[in-house]
Amino acid sequence: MSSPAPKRRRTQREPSPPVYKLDDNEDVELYIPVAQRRQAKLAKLTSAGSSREQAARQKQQEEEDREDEEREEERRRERVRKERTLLMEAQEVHSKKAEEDSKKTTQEKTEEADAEILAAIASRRKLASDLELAKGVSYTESVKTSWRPPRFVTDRSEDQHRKLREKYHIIVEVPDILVKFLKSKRITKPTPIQLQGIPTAFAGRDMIGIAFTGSGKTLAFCLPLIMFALEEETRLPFVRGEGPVGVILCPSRELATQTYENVMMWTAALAKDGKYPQLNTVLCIGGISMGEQSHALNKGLHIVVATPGRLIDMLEKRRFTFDNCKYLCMDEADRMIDLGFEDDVRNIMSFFKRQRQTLLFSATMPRKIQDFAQQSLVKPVLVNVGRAGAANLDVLQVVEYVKQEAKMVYLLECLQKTPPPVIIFSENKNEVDDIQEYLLLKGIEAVAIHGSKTQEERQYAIKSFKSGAKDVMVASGVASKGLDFNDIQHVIIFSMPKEIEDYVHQIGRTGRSGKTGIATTFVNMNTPEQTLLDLKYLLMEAGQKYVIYASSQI
Ligand SMILES: Nc1ncnc2c1ncn2[C@@H]1O[C@H](COP(=O)(O)OP(=O)(O)OP(=O)(O)O)[C@@H](O)[C@H]1O
Repeated sequence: MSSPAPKRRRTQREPSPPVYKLDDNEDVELYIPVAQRRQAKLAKLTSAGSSREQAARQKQQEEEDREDEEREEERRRERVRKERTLLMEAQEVHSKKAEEDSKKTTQEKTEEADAEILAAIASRRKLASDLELAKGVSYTESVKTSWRPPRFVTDRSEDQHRKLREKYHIIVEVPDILVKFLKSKRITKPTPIQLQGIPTAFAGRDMIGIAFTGSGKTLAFCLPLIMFALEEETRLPFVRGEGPVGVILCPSRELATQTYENVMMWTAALAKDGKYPQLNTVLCIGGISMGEQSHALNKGLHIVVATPGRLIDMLEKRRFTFDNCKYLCMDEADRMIDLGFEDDVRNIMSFFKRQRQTLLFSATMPRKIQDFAQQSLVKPVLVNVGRAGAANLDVLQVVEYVKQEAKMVYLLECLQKTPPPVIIFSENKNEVDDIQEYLLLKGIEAVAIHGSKTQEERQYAIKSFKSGAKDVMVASGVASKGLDFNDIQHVIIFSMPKEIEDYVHQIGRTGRSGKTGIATTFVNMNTPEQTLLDLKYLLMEAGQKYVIYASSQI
């Protein structure tokens, strides 16, 4: 038997690439598929294209460089040309100036040099740190130090100081616009209340200022407020809705108007030559339309002069706020309380959002107001010129006994004592009207003012009397408190007020700012005994030879 053939196993291999050979000596070109050949051609074409582009770019770059070089060369030549021209011009100017200078005096040359320096300084920013400039910080006050001049310096008279300055050729200049203005109003040196009161107010202290009528209290409390406002405005100008810095409260519309006019006059004087900013003051009194004040209310506000009622109204309507108000001054402070304004004043105080400086000024200061001051002021400084409530010594006080029914007739005789202007006071509104009517009938130019007159009538009376158009003003005490009329010769008190303080205020319309005047007071059986005793005491204290005349007609 035969053995079976071994099984073949099929080994599976990878197919090798086909090689076609005709014979062994012949090189055969390898076959490359169409797709591969196309790709190779494309790559060849691309590389040929990019080398052409590169060559073009290089050429362009070379051209640009050449152009740049040409331009630069041209500019350089131009610069050289210009420099030559400028040099020639400068040489020309210089030689011309040298020629002119040779004709000028030394004085002219110095002046010119100074002007050049000043112009250079003016064109520069002020010397301050960048932070200060960026923040707009501007200091207006000198730095305070504890240095005080020694006695041998303070003891020198003004004349000695002047001579010393002359000897050493020292020139001292103080900014004195306001001082100059006050001088033009014949205010050359401070009155006692100003001398002591102004520094006290400047020091930020609460204060009770008492000084006789006509002694310049208005300036004493207005000046510090004006300066505080000026300081704040200079530091950072006020915009609409900001302010006021301070408020001055007055018991009557007339007194508020007069104080407002004074503040306006002083602030205008400061702003006149543009050295100081214009301050904005508002008058808030009843009887006038606030539309008149809207121009002032539409700007940042510095000072408010007001009567209590209208002020509260404005604060409640938020026409302005006391959020930043720091200064509250009450003129005729005791009268404010007497007139029943105490609650109003408390109400006004409640509108302040921060500690305020409070000042009370008056010619008289009864016990009542002193108690009030204790409650509302912080460690107040009491500046009292003369005894509180004392009469002005520049007023000659005459008291005459005149029967009630003879008063009107005697008034005509009494008016002959002095030339006009004369003020007649009566406590009774009807009596004021009667007196005015009587005087008009007798051909005397008289105006009348009392609380029942309209605002226009009151303003007309004050204006025509102040201007000198009318010789006599008949007034109720309340309406004319604190009013400052020029050169009143004679005050006639037709009916004696019950309160002696009112009497002091009334006779105080004359004998103002150092001038003398006469006050004649009619008394009779109707005058209360206590009032007569107070009057007697006042006259004795004033050192007056008081005589109660019995009028010839009686
Ligand atoms: N230093 C001064 N020198 C001269 N006159 C002055 C001086 N200060 C103020 N006056 C003037 O004195 C007059 C009276 O001033 P002011 O009205 O302030 O007095 P007052 O003390 O408020 O009086 P009253 O108690 O009657 O209200 C004003 O006409 C004012 O211009």
